[in-house]
Amino acid sequence: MKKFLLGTNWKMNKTLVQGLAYSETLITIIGQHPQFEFFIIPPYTHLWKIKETIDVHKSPLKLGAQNMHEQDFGQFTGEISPLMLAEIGVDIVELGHSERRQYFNETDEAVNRKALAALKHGFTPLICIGEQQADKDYDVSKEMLAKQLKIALTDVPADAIGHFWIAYEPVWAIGVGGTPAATPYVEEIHDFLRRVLIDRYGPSGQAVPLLFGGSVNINNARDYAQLANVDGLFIGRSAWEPDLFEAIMVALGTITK
Ligand SMILES: O=C(CO)COP(=O)(O)O
Repeated sequence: MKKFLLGTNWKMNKTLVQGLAYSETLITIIGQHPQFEFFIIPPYTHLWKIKETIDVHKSPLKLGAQNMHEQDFGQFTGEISPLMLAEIGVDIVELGHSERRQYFNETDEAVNRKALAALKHGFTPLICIGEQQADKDYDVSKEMLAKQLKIALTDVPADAIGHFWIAYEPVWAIGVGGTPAATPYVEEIHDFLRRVLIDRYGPSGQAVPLLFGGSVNINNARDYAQLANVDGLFIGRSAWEPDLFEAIMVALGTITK
């Protein structure tokens, strides 16, 4: 049986010292929760040292980067290439987070190029999609999400299934000031995304891990996690302290699908 995915995006938070302390503690905690597959996505500057820590402890904790350029090298000041991330031994590359779309003009087409590059280099792209509040108000959430998902997966072949993850994160639910999504809404959207994946890939679309994120906390985590088409949770603020993250693990208990 596939393990339920549980991970956190640190965004632009934690110094290296804080990040290493967090990682050491989390590695100890997750040893008591083998029913989950865990991942953390720290800032680039922390990846090398945290990878060393994971390796020293022989921990199953997976490590991700928050972004990646699609070229192996070149005249792209300030960017990080797949070769550089591969050298560190990163497992996951997060792509298309709404903050990257909002503040750094990341487009669906760029997410697609990066996803293809990530797969080529053996990473698991964690492709983030999400509708804006205005899309929801106009009742075009599904259209927007289908567009984001289909463009991101252009030319991604069926044999890549299992090697890429999708995170649905409604923009209006993310971060400080975000409103947690109602569970039936999450269910409706995840069921819809599953249908889009099955239309695209046939029955094997069922095997694409679909994560949910946006104001996940100790009060709503279990409700979301029990939904048939939620295969994991992608958490920000509520997982940035190991004890709070552990409380969510305890609240989740065992998730059987
Ligand atoms: O953006 C997120 C994960 O990528 C979610 O952030 P919050 O859980 O802080 O809303």
